[in-house]
Amino acid sequence: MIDTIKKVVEKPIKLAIGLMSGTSLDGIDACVVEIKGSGKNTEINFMDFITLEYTKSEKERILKLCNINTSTVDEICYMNNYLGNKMGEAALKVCKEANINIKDIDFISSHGQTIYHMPNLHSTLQIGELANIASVTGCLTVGDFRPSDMAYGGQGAPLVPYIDYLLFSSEKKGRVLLNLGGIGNITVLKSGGEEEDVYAFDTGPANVLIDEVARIITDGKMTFDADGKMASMGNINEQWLEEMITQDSYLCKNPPKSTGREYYTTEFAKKLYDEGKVKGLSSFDIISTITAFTAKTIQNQLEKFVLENHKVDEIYVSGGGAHNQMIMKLLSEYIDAEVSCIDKLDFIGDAKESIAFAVLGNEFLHGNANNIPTATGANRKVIMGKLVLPSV
Ligand SMILES: Nc1ncnc2c1ncn2[C@@H]1O[C@H](COP(=O)(O)OP(=O)(O)OP(=O)(O)O)[C@@H](O)[C@H]1O
Ligand SMILES: CC(=O)N[C@H]1[C@@H]2OC[C@@H](O2)[C@@H](O)[C@@H]1O[C@H](C)C(=O)O
Repeated sequence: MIDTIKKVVEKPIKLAIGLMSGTSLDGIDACVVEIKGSGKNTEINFMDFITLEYTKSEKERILKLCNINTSTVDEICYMNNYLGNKMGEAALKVCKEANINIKDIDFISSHGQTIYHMPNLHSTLQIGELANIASVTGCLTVGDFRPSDMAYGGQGAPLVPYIDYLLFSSEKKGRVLLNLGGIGNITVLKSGGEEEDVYAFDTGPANVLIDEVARIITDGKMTFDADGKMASMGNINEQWLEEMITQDSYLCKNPPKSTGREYYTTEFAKKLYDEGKVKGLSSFDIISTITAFTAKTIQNQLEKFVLENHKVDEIYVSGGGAHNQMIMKLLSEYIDAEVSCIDKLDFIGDAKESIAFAVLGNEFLHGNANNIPTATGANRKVIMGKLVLPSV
């Protein structure tokens, strides 16, 4: 066993697949990257990226698992293996796309699908069995990172800040990396800062509420507001927007903090939609105001918890929300810093989280502690991850 791992770790350049399936439940993101070195010497050569979309019925099944009223233990048990197989397929698909033989892959690193997250109780569940990924692909497979941080008192999230620190620190600029997936999260990197200076937390909803309202408005025909077009056809109701901010209890919590579908539920979105209707707003005004809510939460959280102690020169946005023109426009309006897509740094925004998990897996294999206690609240640095060896 030690030999198998040693052989991989000793390679100067490793070929890795990163797998990520996030809170927006759009599908399984898979990237292939070459990774040179480890720790602060990590270098990435991006090769390819695909999303293996969830079917409508898969999405519905996973959504049910995320809700305590509809989840059942047999479904959790079954879907753990089912999704493991599908994640294995995503790995095969990205290899095919990149013209790479799966046998040449040194390791796969998978985040899994979060179905429940209880940060204050230090409990979280990501499904997508690593053993199934290993059996479908025949690859050494790493994953299930969050529990190790939680075992040391952490929130198990956010984890990408460690990778942000490794890959995006700047000597000259104070940077914020903002990811807009289902949930929004920021990493604050001080110019010329050390790992101890990294500050990060989830800001609140990114697309999770917008997606739900897009579904309601279009009777399920659209699962998201493509490019923010519907939102741009309405007007923001400023008074309601202010009410949304003051009524959201997550926004008042002090970091370290993380959130998810347990708080920003389908019911949360439906309630907002109904409230908008009672106020006499059109569907476009409602989605416009809810889109503004996402941008406003980020402004609110920066002002409340970041700007007093950190100089922010630049904000780099990644994740699906970077394609929402209305969010991007409002962020530039609301925040006094240069807001750009992370693509400006020659990085593929949609692939960022899957790349991050490939790098977290590389750190695990090297035996490097890969959490950031200032981000997760853990009481120490921890080597996060678990391993399944291929039976070949
Ligand atoms: N062209 C687009 N226009 C507007 N929104 C988009 C577009 N493409 C993707 N999105 C949004 O991005 C979401 C997916 O983003 P992403 O894949 O980054 O999230 P995730 O990784 O599932 O979530 P998280 O990072 O919270 O775990 C979709 O649900 C959709 O709302
Ligand atoms: C428990 C969980 O899956 N959290 C996700 C989610 O999606 C965004 C935000 O909430 C972040 O906390 C985290 O994911 C990213 C990848 C992270 O750990 O950095």
